Amino acid sequence: MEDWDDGPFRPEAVTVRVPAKINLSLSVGPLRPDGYHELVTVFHAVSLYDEIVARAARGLSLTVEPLRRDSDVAGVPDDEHNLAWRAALLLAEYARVEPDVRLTIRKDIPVAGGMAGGSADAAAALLACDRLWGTGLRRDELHDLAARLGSDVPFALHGGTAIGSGRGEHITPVLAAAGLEWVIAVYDGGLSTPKVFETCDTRRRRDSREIPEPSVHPDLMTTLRSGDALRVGAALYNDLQPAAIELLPEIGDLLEAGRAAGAAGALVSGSGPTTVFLVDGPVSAAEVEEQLRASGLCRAVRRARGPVPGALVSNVR
Ligand SMILES: C[C@](O)(CO)[C@H](O)COP(=O)(O)OP(=O)(O)OC[C@H]1O[C@@H](n2ccc(N)nc2=O)[C@H](O)[C@@H]1O
Ligand SMILES: Nc1ncnc2c1ncn2[C@@H]1O[C@H](COP(=O)(O)OP(=O)(O)OP(=O)(O)O)[C@@H](O)[C@H]1O
Repeated sequence: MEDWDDGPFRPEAVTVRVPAKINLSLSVGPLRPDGYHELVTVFHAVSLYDEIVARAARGLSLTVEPLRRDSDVAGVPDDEHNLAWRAALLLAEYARVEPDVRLTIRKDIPVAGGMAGGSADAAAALLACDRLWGTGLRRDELHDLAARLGSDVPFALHGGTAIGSGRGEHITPVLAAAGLEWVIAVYDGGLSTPKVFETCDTRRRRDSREIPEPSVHPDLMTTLRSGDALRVGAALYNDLQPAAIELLPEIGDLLEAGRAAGAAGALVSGSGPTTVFLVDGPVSAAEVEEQLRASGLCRAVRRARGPVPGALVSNVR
């Protein structure tokens, strides 16, 4: 009889699909000595995706391309500054394997938009390389590596709706979060996350405001289970929103346009400048979408739903 067992199956290519996130609430506490802010956030993964393909190769290389015709990849590095490149290196070092992989990132998540696109790619690269190299890390090991790459990376692995605490890297799932429909206004340009946190601190100093311990408003947790868009919409909040609007006043105008069009909730996503609008069914979605396009203030308007799962292997060959 012929022996077909020539060792473990080593794939040629692994594809991972990974979603963007929005923050249904973002409560920012004081600046810590390590330069990060203590925060409590409710992360929510939405159906806007990047895709990463990891192919067997000699050495490490990376290319970035748009996933759709209207996806923008301007400013995304294709070298060691890319978070996905750093993720591959970190995994190789941890698992003591050679970092042999050709990474292709197909982007649709807005760049520097406050939707954690770079973090999503890092999470996807960890998962794809783990499968390609057969390193077989446990979930908790992947989570620890993710946290070393950035505050938003563990959530990109996790997905769904979850509370993030610490600097965002400690994840606690929120059970029974109902489905929500979103219209997303993609701004033409990005905002630097450190700059937005810094502006938030400056504003607080200027107002001599006491900085409370970060927390999740109990209303949000209750309304999330109800799935009632109007109630969830009223409970959305983001401590970074005033800072993002100070840096880019047009996003305040976009929020107004969406509210006037009947959105149940309107919010800057994370550090912005992407703005997200909670809608209550297809009629409301169409109206909000039309008004946002008509405002001429955004580069693209997209629809998405949440929660969706985190990074997942979608193809192996
Ligand atoms: C705004 C959010 O997207 C909300 O989820 C995150 O807090 C940002 O997460 P991220 O982009 O993964 O951030 P990191 O790459 O970890 O940090 C980038 C920079 O953002 C600032 N930063 C980030 C997270 C945090 N809790 N406090 C901070 O002050 C710091 O200046 C840090 O140097
Ligand atoms: N894979 C990547 N995709 C996008 N940007 C990347 C990537 N790797 C590194 N970067 C750099 O990081 C910067 C921020 O990009 P990113 O799209 O992650 O921002 P963001 O969505 O605002 O992040 P967050 O919501 O986590 O604060 C970019 O301007 C780019 O220079």
